[in-house]
Amino acid sequence: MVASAPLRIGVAGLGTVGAGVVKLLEDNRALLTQRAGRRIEIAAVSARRRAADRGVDLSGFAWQDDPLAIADDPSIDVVVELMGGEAGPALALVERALANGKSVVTANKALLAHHGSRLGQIARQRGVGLCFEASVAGGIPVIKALREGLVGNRISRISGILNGTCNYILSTMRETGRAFDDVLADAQKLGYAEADPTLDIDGWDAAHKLAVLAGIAFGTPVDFERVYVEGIRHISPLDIEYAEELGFRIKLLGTAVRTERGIEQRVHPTMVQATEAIAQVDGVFNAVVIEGDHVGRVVLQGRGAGAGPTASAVVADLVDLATGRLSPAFVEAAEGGIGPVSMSEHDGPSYVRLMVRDQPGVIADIAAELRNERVSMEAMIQRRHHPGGAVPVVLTTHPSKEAALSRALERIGALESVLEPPRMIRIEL
Ligand SMILES: NC(=O)C1=CN([C@@H]2O[C@H](COP(=O)(O)OP(=O)(O)OC[C@H]3O[C@@H](n4cnc5c(N)ncnc54)[C@H](O)[C@@H]3O)[C@@H](O)[C@H]2O)C=CC1
Ligand SMILES: N[C@@H](CC=O)C(=O)O
Ligand code: NA
Repeated sequence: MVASAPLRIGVAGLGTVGAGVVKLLEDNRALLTQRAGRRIEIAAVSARRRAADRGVDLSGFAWQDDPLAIADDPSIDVVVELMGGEAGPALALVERALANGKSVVTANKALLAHHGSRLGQIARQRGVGLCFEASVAGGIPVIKALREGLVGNRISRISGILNGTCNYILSTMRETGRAFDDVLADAQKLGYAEADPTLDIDGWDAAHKLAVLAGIAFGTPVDFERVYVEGIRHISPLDIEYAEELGFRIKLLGTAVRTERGIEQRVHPTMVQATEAIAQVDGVFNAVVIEGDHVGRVVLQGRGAGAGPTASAVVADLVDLATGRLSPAFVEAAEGGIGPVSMSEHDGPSYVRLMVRDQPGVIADIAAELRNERVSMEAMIQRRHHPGGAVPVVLTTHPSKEAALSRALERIGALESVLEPPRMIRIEL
């Protein structure tokens, strides 16, 4: 029997994920050769700094200062892009690799959210792979699940915890009472956060992932601009405490849902019932809930960030390429009439926290503004004699139109007795 030629790969980016991929390929070399039917061989690597201790031995690989040299090397079959960035060198590298007829594996959801549909089209035209299992929910094989395991279904909803850093921050704050910035610093040390962590905490990273998922689930163009995005920067220990008292947990959820009006795509902090399975998903873990017309509900859970889990997904794509399994990247097969819908049309219950002056008539004024917009209150908690004069008033609403609640909150915020801008967190029942 003639042994198959190795799959020669070039790895651009040797940070948390890049070093994790080198390590995994080394640790499980024999197993992977068996499973892929041939060796997966690192031919060249590239990063900003050559001299850095990454905990892996790079001495056997050619070094390239310029990552584009990897895309131009005719002996390399697959370019693995692990540098990050929504455009710039990462985009140039992927475009060059595809143009040169090489398959690409990337973990870069920012790049895919902005350029995924176009890059997917180039890959299809060139007959090569554009693989990105690592880009969404780290080690959870969610791209494969949607494309392969659930391909027979019309998907009605996909929702989940898509950012490990935010989930780590929210659950650690709840469990330990530690401050936001302190816990974020931990997440950075653990290699969970993006190079620019505002992408995590302001919800952009989850939005990038949601745009990718929605493109696959609904067969629509990847449309990051239409994702409504709100992050966790404003979640205070007080909100975490009230959530607990009301029987909820706060999670940053990304949700893409087919409504009568079209596809709603939104990322925002969400109160979920504490008894729901997703409420128990803590730390760096992600969870994705997919609803299909024949399968019903499928829940996938696992580590969403970090070297090992992300490398696991990158290597899964490499094994697919080594064995010739080539899933087309984004196949736009919209079923018609499912354009995006605006967040102002969202309809659901909410939690609202107000800081008010403790004086007669405040609650009546608040209730009047809600009534004027036909927003109906479900419950209210008011603490008395709060030190410092500002008293928190917390209420939950019955399902109401986003636009109506926003108008009411704007007027409530302008009341003389309301001392801070109202905080609103949507509830998912
Ligand atoms: N850290 C994680 O848990 C996960 C990260 N990702 C994605 O994987 C990619 C890499 O992330 P990390 O490894 O965390 O980043 P990192 O910041 O730890 O590493 C980035 C690497 O790319 C290199 N690099 C950056 N710009 C370059 C350039 N212009 N030329 C040459 N080399 C360059 C850096 O020198 C470094 O070696 C990003 O797209 C990120 O969004 C995806 C899933 C999980
Ligand atoms: N920064 C991201 C890394 C994985 O995609 C996260 O925290 O989830
Ligand atoms: Na994944």
